Amino acid sequence: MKHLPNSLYGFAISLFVFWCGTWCVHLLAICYGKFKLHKKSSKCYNESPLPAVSILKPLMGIDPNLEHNLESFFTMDYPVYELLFCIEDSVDPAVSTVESLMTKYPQVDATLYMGGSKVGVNPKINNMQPGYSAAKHELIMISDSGIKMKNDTLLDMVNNMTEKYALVHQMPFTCDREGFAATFEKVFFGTVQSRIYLSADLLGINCHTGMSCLLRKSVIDELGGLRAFGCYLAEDFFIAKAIRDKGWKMRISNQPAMQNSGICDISSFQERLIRWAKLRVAMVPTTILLEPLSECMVLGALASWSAAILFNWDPLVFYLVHVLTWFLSDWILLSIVQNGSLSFHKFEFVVGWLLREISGPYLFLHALWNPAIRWRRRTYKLQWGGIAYELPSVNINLSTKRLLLS
Ligand SMILES: CCCCCCCC/C=C\CCCCCCCC(=O)N[C@@H](CO)[C@H](O)/C=C/CCCCCCCCCCCCC
Ligand SMILES: O=c1ccn([C@@H]2O[C@H](COP(=O)(O)OP(=O)(O)O[C@H]3OC[C@@H](O)[C@H](O)[C@H]3O)[C@@H](O)[C@H]2O)c(=O)[nH]1
Repeated sequence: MKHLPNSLYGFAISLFVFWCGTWCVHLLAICYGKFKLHKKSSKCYNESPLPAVSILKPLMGIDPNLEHNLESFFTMDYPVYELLFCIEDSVDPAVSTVESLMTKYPQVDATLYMGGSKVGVNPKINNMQPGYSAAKHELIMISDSGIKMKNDTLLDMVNNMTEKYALVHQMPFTCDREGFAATFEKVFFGTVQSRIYLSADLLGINCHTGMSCLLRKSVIDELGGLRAFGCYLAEDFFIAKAIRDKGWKMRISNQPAMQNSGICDISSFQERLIRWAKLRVAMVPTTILLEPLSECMVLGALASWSAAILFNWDPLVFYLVHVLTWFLSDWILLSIVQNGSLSFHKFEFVVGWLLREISGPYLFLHALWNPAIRWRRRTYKLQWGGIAYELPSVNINLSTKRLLLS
């Protein structure tokens, strides 16, 4: 140890400190998850009138669960809300799904907006713009197509929107679905994603993923409306940033967002993770270093090396204990986020967890390698900072277009 150059010794110390910091993140996430998640929403309607909410549902294409998921918005236990369905393309098969639900529940205030409005590059913002302009209420909820609501999800979000808050978002999670791909998604959202999301929320770091969020319309209007974020693909991150820059607070709600898309396969999920990684790299370049470094397998190897240098500990034993403890800590966190029995066997968790941990660094490298971003039927590139521009797409005929929509 005496003969080591100072710089290498310093590097080993920094790695070891980072490793300790990562365990603090594990601990924070578990404690905060236990404290915050799944608390019952108890506000009684008679106490004070609940504010009305305009719910924006940007839709594109259908999947086997879409009707069931959308129906959960018609049957919520909440006094006053309106549903604003936004569909860009009038030949989209989602149109008939929405229309049949509107016929089935005539008592629910629901409107369908078609055609979108090109206010920027972000197709989700363009799609939602007509609905946003028509929204009647001060509280706006943006909810992606794959989200399923519980009876009291909206109540829970509204309860979290207290005086100083202008953004309440749901931590992404998944419904119980059949198959290994569903297990893999649940393992991802319930472990690595929950760990970062919970600790970021606790420490006041912007980690907003906009699949289900509640906003104050007056604040968004003051910032220039949704259209002001149309130049970004990651509108969620920039909406949260702008809200905080104005002095407002944001936080997660007690219930996680229950994603329940009927399309569930490993390769399209990994494509989605790669797309998200590309967004993060462009918006927060420090993640280029932080993300691979905070992966279990990578960090374990580096920390074993530094422990061997600093304390002369056996690197193999250190590595195995590190991986095993990480695994157990992830299991505990997943159980907290799930809040009930898991829909898969423990062995499936082991396989899903290993696949996630091994594929994580590879997917990240993949994202760095090819910066073009494919989102549904369009392709984009990002400038450093996050401003997006669309790449010209190849001409596709109508039948291919239908295929992409379905
Ligand atoms: C000492 C330990 C340090 C731990 C460092 C952790 C490094 C960060 C690793 C992974 C980041 C994962 C971010 C998870 C959520 C992202 C999902 C997502 O990409 N959503 C996008 C699409 O909807 C969205 O536009 C992005 C939103 C947020 C991006 C935030 C990036 C910065 C994250 C840094 C968080 C550090 C938290 C550390 C907690 C102590
Ligand atoms: O071209 C599009 C693409 C997507 N959308 C809508 O946008 C929502 C999210 O789309 P996807 O499910 O494909 O994408 P993700 O789940 O990855 O989105 C997530 O990451 C990117 C962020 O900008 C989003 O806010 C976040 O929800 C859906 O409701 C979808 O219907 C459009 O309206 N038009």
